[in-house]
Amino acid sequence: MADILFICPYPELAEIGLKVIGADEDVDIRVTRMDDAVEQVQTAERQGYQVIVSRGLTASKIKESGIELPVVDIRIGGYDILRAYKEAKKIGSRVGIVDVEDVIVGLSSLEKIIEDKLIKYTCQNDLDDIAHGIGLLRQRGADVVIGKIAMAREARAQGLDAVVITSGFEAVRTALLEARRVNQVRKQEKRKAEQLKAIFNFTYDGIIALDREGRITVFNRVAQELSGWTAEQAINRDVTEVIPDAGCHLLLKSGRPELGAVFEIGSVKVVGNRIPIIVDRKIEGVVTTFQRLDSLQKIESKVRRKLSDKGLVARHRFADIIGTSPALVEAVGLAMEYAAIDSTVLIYGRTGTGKEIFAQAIHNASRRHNEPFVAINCAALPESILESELFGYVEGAFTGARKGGKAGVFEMAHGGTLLLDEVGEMPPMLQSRFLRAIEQREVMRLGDSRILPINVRLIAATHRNLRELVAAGRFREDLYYRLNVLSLPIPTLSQRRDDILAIADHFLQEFLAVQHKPPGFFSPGAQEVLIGYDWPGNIRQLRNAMERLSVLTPGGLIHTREVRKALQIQDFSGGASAAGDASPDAVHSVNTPPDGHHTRLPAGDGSLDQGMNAFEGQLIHQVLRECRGSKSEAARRLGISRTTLWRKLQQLEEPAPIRGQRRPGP
Ligand SMILES: Nc1ncnc2c1ncn2[C@@H]1O[C@H](COP(=O)(O)OP(=O)(O)OP(=O)(O)O)[C@@H](O)[C@H]1O
Repeated sequence: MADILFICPYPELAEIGLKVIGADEDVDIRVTRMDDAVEQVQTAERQGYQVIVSRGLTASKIKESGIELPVVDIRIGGYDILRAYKEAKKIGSRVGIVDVEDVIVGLSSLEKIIEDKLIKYTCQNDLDDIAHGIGLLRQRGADVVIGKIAMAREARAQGLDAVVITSGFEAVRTALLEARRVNQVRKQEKRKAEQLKAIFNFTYDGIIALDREGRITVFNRVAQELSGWTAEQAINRDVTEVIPDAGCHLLLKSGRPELGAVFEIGSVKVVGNRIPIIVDRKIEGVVTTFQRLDSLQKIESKVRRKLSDKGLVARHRFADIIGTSPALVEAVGLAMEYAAIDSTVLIYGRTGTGKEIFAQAIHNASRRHNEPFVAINCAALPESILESELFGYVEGAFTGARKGGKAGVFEMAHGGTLLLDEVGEMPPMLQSRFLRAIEQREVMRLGDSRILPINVRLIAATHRNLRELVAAGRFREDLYYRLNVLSLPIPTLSQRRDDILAIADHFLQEFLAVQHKPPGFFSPGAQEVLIGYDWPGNIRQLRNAMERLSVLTPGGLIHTREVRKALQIQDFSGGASAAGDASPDAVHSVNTPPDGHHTRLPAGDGSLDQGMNAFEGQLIHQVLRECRGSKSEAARRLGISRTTLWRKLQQLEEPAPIRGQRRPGP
């Protein structure tokens, strides 16, 4: 099928056309003119023609009819006019010509060649003006007129002789060559447009492009789905009318690209990039690409779920928290209420009281339970490492940075919960950056310029009195208020002694079972030891003690001396505990020396070292108890720093090496 339709207003033109076309099959010829020609061309588009070629007033009429196809005009050349002039001179003496501006302007060089002055009139492309022009030529003495078909007809109608300027072989050939070139360019453009259309409409990104006036030129499928506007409605409209929040029109002034901008389309939150189109240093438009924030987050959370499989999950639930004491029940009740809301929680309590187990239980009971739970201990890492753990880094951010970079805990916890343990130990420099991240809900990896939106529920935990740290200028007040939205105090074990036996029993049976030993039962004396002990290391210490006990005992009935051994409480009387449970008071004699001033000598392997250690532990616990657990007060009375006291308490919690000691006889 031919791509070019050649509309010939007179039959002779068709004959020249046939000669020019020869054997080529890409041009169809029809002889028709003016309104008939327009009618035919209107169906030509549907018939698959790509370019129209015509001439004179007929070509003008076709162009004005509003068809989409390009129309190539056969231009009137100098030879065409010369030919008509020679004919006219055979008929008359004064030659006049009526035509459009560019033909008339082009006549001056011809007049020099023919050494004759033509009587000229520049007309509009309409019949009335042509008639008016012919009238003028007549008045000015023309007796023969040369012109296109419409002009010649009018001249004859007004009683003048006339010669039609016909198009010659060259003019037709040039026009058909031009038509073929236009056809080729159009096809290329169509191919490109189809390619772009496919990209625009099958990408998961939304795409909106603007021209330099801020009018929409591209509005793809995703943009249509999110906004509710069809492309037909949106295209050519001012973008602020269609998407008031998109902000892309602002780039027409600023010219600055914006990456990772969050805005709304319809009522949907999206994250996108806005890029100005700059041609020859001028802003010619803007392209905005975007994705739904929630679907981006879903993809990210899928990736993160894989990380969860690697351990970023909360194991514990409220059901795992053992205890029925009023203090614990109150704490659990409060935590359950907090689980139902999404605000930041500040958990405070002594070491080992169960702050992390509470944080995990809150996460698992919250709407984020299917998302990651990530915990980081702010006291365990030096400042520089803590910073990169919190925010992550990109490859090459610093010497030793891992290849491919690393996600920070904020990123890893995205969608879920982030527990910041020992938050009071966070260095001041990091506190500011951390505060910014949680206020703006976005982070930037070290060495990166990309902003990552984050959606994380924060739980902070501390054994410190943060208010004191604020007063001492070591913790930012604004961060303190930001974290202390919902506060959750966790009681120490000594504040809920009613729970000690239940928790001890739970852990003991668990450890015995692992060692394939029969269950154990505490004798009344052993129970008293457990209940009477101070537990400065709280449940963690109790758990460790039960682990030690599970090694010491074969199971079955557990006596006072085994419990005391597990607790590393030495019986300084040397023999009292050997009497087993006969003397439960032995416990009290350790924790509260009856005479208040004399201290028994520690037993053991007799070495000075072990004796000193045991004595030190005993003294520390006693002073701590007298100071009601206040470490600052105890450290002051013991004449050591808080840090030293802290370290010694940690050492006391660690399981003692179990030596091949002989069991005391019955
Ligand atoms: N009520 C409880 N019931 C059962 N186990 C508990 C309970 N509270 C704490 N635990 C267990 O005690 C151990 C210490 O608890 P956890 O780590 O939560 O304490 P913590 O207060 O976060 O300690 P730290 O301040 O030293 O980080 C864990 O093994 C935890 O599972």
